Amino acid sequence: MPIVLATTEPGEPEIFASLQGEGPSTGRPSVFVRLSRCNLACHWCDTAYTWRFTGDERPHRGGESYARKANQIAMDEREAAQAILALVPDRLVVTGGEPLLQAAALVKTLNLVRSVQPRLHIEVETNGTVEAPRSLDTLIDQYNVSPKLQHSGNPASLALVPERLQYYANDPRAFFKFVIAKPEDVNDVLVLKREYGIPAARVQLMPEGTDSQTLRHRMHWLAPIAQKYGLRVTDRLHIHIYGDLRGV
Ligand SMILES: Nc1nc2[nH]cc(C(=O)O)c2c(=O)[nH]1
Ligand code: SF4
Ligand SMILES: [Mg+2]
Repeated sequence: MPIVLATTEPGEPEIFASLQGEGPSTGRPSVFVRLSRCNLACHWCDTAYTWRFTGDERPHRGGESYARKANQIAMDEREAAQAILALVPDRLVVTGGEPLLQAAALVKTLNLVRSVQPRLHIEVETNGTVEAPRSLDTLIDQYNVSPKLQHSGNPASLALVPERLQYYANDPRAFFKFVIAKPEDVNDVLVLKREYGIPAARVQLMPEGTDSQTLRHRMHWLAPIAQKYGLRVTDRLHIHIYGDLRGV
């Protein structure tokens, strides 16, 4: 079964070297691989080209839809592993879309990469709704879990899966990264934190925004809220450095 990746331009898989821009590993040089497809539809999603294909009418901020052919590329796992290895990763960030939707292909790809780079650190960016089978779970060093709150526009019945949230709350490999667009969004975080017993040291609040000015403006009110509740913040370093582009 091939692995389906997003593209930076038609026919070019989104595999790139950059600095981890978000979460607890911010600032670390890493290789990124972006998988196509998602099971949610956040109205402010910054990677709608991974899921909002022509004919998908679910509401999205930009209203833009994307031709599947130009925005997806199916690769043999060996070919994908080669492309990743060409960038000589010691840290790999697997993102999407929702990468855990392609568990079987991901297991194959990651095992191939690890067979050449045995000390590879593997982080997965996930929306926290999809269970990774054991064969995949055991390959992962760090989960960056970003559960989607009410303001994402997804029904809670799809976005918040209690059994998954409890699993990550109990797993020291999992860090929670909540996207915050307005101060009231933090109330949803506090409810989830209490309900699942998520340790404060594994909770980060991240401003929603795809330009430096918005991030900076929102960080101004977000930082004192985080301080008040003893939570952490994370910025989006790659946006400040490069802007909202693919492949960075
Ligand atoms: N540099 C960089 N860091 C990131 N951390 C999470 C990303 C994502 O899109 O999931 C991302 C991304 O797209 N670029
Ligand atoms: S879960 Fe992530 S990739 Fe999926 S729609 Fe939401 S922001 Fe986009
Ligand atoms: Mg991103």
